[in-house]
Amino acid sequence: MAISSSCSSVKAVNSRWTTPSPSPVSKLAVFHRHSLLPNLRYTPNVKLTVTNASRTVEQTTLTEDHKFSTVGSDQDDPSPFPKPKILVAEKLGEAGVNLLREFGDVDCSYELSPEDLKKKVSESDALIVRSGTKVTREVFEAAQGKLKVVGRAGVGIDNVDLQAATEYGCLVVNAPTANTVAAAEHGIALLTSMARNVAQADASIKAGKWERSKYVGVSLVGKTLAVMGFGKVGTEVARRAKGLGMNVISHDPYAPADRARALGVDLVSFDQAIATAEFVSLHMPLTPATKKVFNDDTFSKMKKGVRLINVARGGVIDEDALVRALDSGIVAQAALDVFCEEPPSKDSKLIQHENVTVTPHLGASTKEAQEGVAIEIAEAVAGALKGELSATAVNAPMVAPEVLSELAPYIVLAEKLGRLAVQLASGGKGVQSIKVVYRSARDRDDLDTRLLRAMITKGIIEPISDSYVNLVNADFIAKQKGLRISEERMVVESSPEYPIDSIQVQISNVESNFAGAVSDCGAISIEGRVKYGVPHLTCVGSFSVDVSLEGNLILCRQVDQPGMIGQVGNILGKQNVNVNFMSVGRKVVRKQAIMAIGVDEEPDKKTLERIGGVSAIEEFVFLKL
Ligand SMILES: NC(=O)C1=CN([C@@H]2O[C@H](COP(=O)(O)OP(=O)(O)OC[C@H]3O[C@@H](n4cnc5c(N)ncnc54)[C@H](O)[C@@H]3O)[C@@H](O)[C@H]2O)C=CC1
Ligand SMILES: O=C(O)C(=O)COP(=O)(O)O
Repeated sequence: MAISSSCSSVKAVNSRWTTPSPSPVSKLAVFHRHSLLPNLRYTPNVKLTVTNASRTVEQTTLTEDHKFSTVGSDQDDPSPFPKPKILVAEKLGEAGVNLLREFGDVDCSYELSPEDLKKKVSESDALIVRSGTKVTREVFEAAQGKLKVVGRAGVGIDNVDLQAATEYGCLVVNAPTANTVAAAEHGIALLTSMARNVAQADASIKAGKWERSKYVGVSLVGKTLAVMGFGKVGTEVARRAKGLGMNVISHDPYAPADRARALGVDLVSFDQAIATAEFVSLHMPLTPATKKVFNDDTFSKMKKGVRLINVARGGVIDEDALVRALDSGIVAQAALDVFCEEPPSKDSKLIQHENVTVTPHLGASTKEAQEGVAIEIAEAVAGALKGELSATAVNAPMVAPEVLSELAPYIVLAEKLGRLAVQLASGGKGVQSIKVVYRSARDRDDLDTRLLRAMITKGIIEPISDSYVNLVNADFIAKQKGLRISEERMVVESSPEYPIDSIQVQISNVESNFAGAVSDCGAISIEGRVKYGVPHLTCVGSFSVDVSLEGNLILCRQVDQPGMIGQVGNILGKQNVNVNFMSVGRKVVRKQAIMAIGVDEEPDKKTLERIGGVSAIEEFVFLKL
C-alpha cells in the first residue's frame, strides 16, 4: 500500500487550505527522552558525560530536541520526564541491577506467567531476560509499542522473537562476551567428567555401592575433539582441550581459517568433523539452519563410540534420535547442559539414560560470569534507552560511536529532508518511489548510510501516518507501506574531511503541490547540506536556495522582480512571525525565482493567504519541519 500525503499546503491560485497534520515532533518528544534513536539534534561542543560503575566516558555527542545534554544520576538530571521502567524478569547479578537503578525504575519480578509478563511489558520501557523467558510475538503485541528495548543477559537470543521485535521497533541487545569463559569451562567440565564417569560414580557411591570396574573411563590425551562452531565459546573450548593434549579440529562455515590455525586447529567440513572425532562438542547458535542438525542421519556418520557434549542449545539435537544413537552404541556417552524443552520432563528417556550426564543449563552460571553479564546488559539497555546505538544490537545495524558522532548533523538533515519532501507530494497516487543521492568525497565503502536512510524514512513516514519509525524498524515499515527507497552514491571533489557533501531526496511518480519543487527529471527533488554543523536546504527542484532548516519553511515561486522580499517580510512582520532565514534562488534574472523563508512561528491561515495574494507570487507552500 502506498502512502498519501495530506500535509499542509496552500496554492496561491485557488488559495485552498488543508488542515496541517499534527506535528510529528510533538508526538515524538514525549517519549524520546528514553527511546532508541531520539529526535537527534546536533549541538556542537556539547559534552555528554556517561558515568557508571565501570567507566566514565566524555564525548561530544548528540542531544535530543529538549536539550538533554547530560545523562547521569538523578541528582544531576533536572528532567521533568519520568524515569524509564525496566522490568527484570530473571535473576540478574546485583551490580547490573544497581547500575539500572541509577538510571530507571527497576522492577525485579521473576517467574512471571506469560499473562503477567504481557501485563507488565505494557507498562515497561525495557525488559531484561535470560534464557528462561520466552519473549514471543504476543509479548510485543501486548506491549503496544511501549517496550523500546529487550536485553538478553547472555548470548543466545533464540528465546526472543526477533522478527516481531523488529516489526514493533523494539531493539534487542545481548551480552555476548561476559559468559564465554564460563560456558567454555563448563564444556570442559562436562567433557572430563563424562570421560571419567564422575556423575555416575558419585551417584553410585552415594547409593552405598563401590563399583570401581564399572566406571573405568577413557583418556583424553591424543583423542580428537571436533568443536562444532568456532566462535567465542568454541575457541575457548579448543584452547583448553589443546592444553589437555587433545587433537582439535573444528567445523564452522563462517570462521576465519587463520584464527583456527593460530590455535593449531584445523577447520574441516561438517562430515569430516563428525566422522573423525572421538569427542564432539557443540558450540553453534540455534538457528533454522542448525535446528536438529544432529539427527539419525548425522549420528549414523559418526565414529562408533563417539562422546557428545552440548553446552550450546538443546534444539540443535534431535533428542529422540540421540536416544536411539545411545541405545545402539553409536554414541557411547552424552553430556548435556541444554535441552529442547527446559526444564525437560522428569521421565524423559534422554535424561534418564544411564550414559547421559546432565546439568540444568549451568553454562553461564558462575558468579563471575553473572556479574559480568549483568553489567554488560545493564550498560547496553541503559545506553539504548538514552538513544545510543548499542554495540551489541542484535536486530539493528551497529554503528560505531565515532561514525555516529560524525554523522550526527547529517542525521538531522536526512530526517528534515524526508519530512519536507513528503509534504511537497500531493495527488491520490501516494508516495512509492524515493531515491536518495549522497554526494561525498569519501570512498564508496567509507560511508555507512543505513542510519541516514532510516532517518529519511522516518521523516517521510511519520508526518503522514501513526507509525513510530526508528533504526530498528525503518526498512520494515518502509516495505510495509510500499515505499521503495533506492540509494545512489556520487563521488565529488570536495574535502573528504566531511563525510557528506550533500543529500538529495527525490520522489518520483507523484504530483506536487508546489510545481517549483519538481526538477527537470520530473521528480520532486530537494537537496540539503550541513553548514557549520547546521542543516541547510540548498536546492528545491532545479532552483538553488540556502536556508537553514530550523522552525518552519515557506517556499514561494514568483516572478523575479524587486521588492518581493520586502513585501513578504512585511506581511509576516505585521503578524509578528519572525523570519530566521531568507534566500532567493533563480535561474534567469527577472524570470522565475524561488524564495525560501524560514520562520520561527507558524503563520495563521490569513497571513498565508495574504502571501498568496501578492501578485508576483505564482504559488507557495508552507512546510513544517
Ligand atoms: N549453556 C550456556 O549456559 C551457554 C550457552 N551458550 C551458547 O553457546 C553457543 C555459542 O556461543 P558463542 O560462542 O558466544 O557464540 P558465537 O556467535 O561467538 O559463536 C557461534 C559460532 O557458531 C558458528 N556457526 C553458525 N552456524 C554454524 C553451523 N551451521 N555450523 C557450525 N558453526 C556454525 C558461527 O560462525 C560462530 O562462529 C550459543 O548457542 C550460545 O547460546 C553461550 C553461553 C552460555
Ligand atoms: O548466554 C547464553 O546463551 C546462555 O545460554 C546462558 O543462559 P542463562 O543466561 O544462564 O539463562
